[in-house]
Amino acid sequence: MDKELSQHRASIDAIDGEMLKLVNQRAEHAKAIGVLKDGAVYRPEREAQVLRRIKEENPGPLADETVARLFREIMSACLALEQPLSVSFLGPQGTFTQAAAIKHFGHAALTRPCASIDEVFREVEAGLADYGVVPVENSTGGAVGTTLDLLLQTPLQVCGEVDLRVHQFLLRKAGATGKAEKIYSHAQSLAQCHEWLNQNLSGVERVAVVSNAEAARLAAEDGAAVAIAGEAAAEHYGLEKLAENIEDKPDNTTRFLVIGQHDAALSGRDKTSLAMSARNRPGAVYELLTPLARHEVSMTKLESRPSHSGLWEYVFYVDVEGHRQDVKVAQALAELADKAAFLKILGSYPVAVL
Ligand SMILES: C=C(O[C@@H]1C=C(C(=O)O)C=C[C@H]1O)C(=O)O
Repeated sequence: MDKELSQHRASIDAIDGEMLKLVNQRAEHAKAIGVLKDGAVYRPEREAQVLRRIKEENPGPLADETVARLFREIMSACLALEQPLSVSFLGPQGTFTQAAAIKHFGHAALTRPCASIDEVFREVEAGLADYGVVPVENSTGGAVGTTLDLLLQTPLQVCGEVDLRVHQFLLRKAGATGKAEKIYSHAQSLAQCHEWLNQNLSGVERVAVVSNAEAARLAAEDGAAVAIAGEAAAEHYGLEKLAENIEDKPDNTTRFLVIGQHDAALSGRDKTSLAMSARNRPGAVYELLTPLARHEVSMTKLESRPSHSGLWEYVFYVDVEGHRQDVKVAQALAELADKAAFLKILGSYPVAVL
């Protein structure tokens, strides 16, 4: 038994030695590529292809998701050798948006907390950060209006998407007792836990604040309050978990967008995000959708928002399968540009791999 154990450990040591050499060889190649490249060092389409291949070729026993996460971190470290990426996110520290930024870019990225979604856009527009990560929709709470509005105005492009399973926790300052007087959280999180709160904390005042992490910070200061936030915020502020996974829908997912100076090149499995509005005449909305149908381009999302330019006029946010350089998508977009009163291509990017 002891002998067998030490044999396995010897094998692990030998394998680790090999892996150490190989991972550094990989880093040398990434560094060399960095010198050869003109333009951005970060290539989302290439990263998506690497991760997809790892998942496809994974022989196990490790799960596909597990090996993809490991390679995500290896790539993140390799890229940091070329140049560490700075990524602005909707802060403060401990938000789901930060978790999404790290999921997408890995731990070697330098994450910069911003006080608002507007500030994330401004930091990236001003070149203070290379990329930004902002929430765009939640499976329970719906669209994030601020992000959709800002996408219309910004010169930035969408170059990636991140899906994150969101688990909510009821948190309180350690050792605090007595009836809670207030529940702090972001409006979206209050909406996601609405039923649970009605059943378990009905009558307690719900106070919407700028972020879940801010809610956690407030609860850390005030023992008479509780907060709804994620695990990262709980750990950051050292709060006690009174209840776990209190979201009403167990598959509660938030989708985030990555914004940067450019969108992504073709990866083979891509999406394109569009914003458009119809001319003000009968059948105009139908007309907007026919070019997509005619060129067999599938829609994965359709969202409408009142435009700020006129009463009862709407902007439609549409996600389609494929890259704007794919023939079918390019043809549909050319037709759309003719028909729509307004069309903005927000960006093409790889379908989320992780
Ligand atoms: C090495 C490259 O640069 C970066 C690092 C990558 C990697 O480590 O595999 C992949 C894409 C880029 O974000 C490259 O473009 O191939």
